[in-house]
Amino acid sequence: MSKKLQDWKRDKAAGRKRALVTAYDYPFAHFAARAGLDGILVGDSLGMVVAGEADTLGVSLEQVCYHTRMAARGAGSCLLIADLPFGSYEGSPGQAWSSAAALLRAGTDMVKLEGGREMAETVAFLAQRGVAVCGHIGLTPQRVRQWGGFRRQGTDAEGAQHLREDAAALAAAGARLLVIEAVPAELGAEITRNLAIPTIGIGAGPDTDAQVLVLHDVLGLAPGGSPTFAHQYLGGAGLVESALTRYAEEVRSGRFPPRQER
Ligand SMILES: Nc1nc(=O)c2c([nH]1)NC[C@@H]1CN(c3ccc(C(=O)N[C@@H](CCC(=O)O)C(=O)O)cc3)CN21
Ligand SMILES: CC(C)C(=O)C(=O)O
Ligand SMILES: [Mg+2]
Repeated sequence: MSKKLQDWKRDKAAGRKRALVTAYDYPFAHFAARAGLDGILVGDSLGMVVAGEADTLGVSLEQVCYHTRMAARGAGSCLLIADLPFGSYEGSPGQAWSSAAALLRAGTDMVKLEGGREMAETVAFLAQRGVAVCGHIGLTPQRVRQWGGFRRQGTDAEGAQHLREDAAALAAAGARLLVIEAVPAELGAEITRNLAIPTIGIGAGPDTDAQVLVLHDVLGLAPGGSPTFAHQYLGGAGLVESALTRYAEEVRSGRFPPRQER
């Protein structure tokens, strides 16, 4: 991988943090790369923000491969990470290997999987065979039904200690990056400080080495709403709705297409 991940750690120490965003297709991967994002995640959040489902459990490996192929065509030299979806890796290291291979063939640089110490053996299996793995701890949406909702994690002493140990186990197993989702800022900072690999936070405070947000939250295009930690940088829904309203109005009133144009 040309994308030197250890620089992320060193540069954060010098005050420069990395910015990633999710993208699920060619045009948005293209715009993210053009905007100079440091990485693009083909997240299984696509099941929610693209497919309109209530959680990420319905997303298949084939679907993530399809979106990864689309995003890869637009991502240029941007680091591309693809989520291993629910049910594609938890069964055994061998299952994770064949699913990771499918995502790598689809064009990703790196695969991401959810879980802590219980996934360390699988992370080591992949890493030893040359697959770059990103871990994901804290609020892991594939376990939403176990928790009965998208709940912040690491909010008590026991939960926080569990997450510290999970982070250490994943790094020791050979994970190259770690997503920390929806935990207290102090815990995000502490795990980042104590870990040799770069961390990517989402709802984990300002002190992780990098940040990631879901594209549709950034652009204001999430019809189902966004988590409170997300910031909207574009009023996308209003812009799209008003453009489409104007187009339909011009067709109905006869202003589009004009007579003289083809
Ligand atoms: N549009 C969107 N943005 C995301 O960031 C996102 C998704 N969808 N889908 C998959 C997961 C689910 N995510 C979530 C969803 C909610 C919270 C959350 O903190 N919700 C409430 C608090 C709920 C609670 O603590 O009980 C909040 O305050 O926003 C966090 C991550 C992050 N991911
Ligand atoms: C929210 C990020 C980390 C993710 O896993 C996704 O978009 O699926
Ligand atoms: Mg995900």
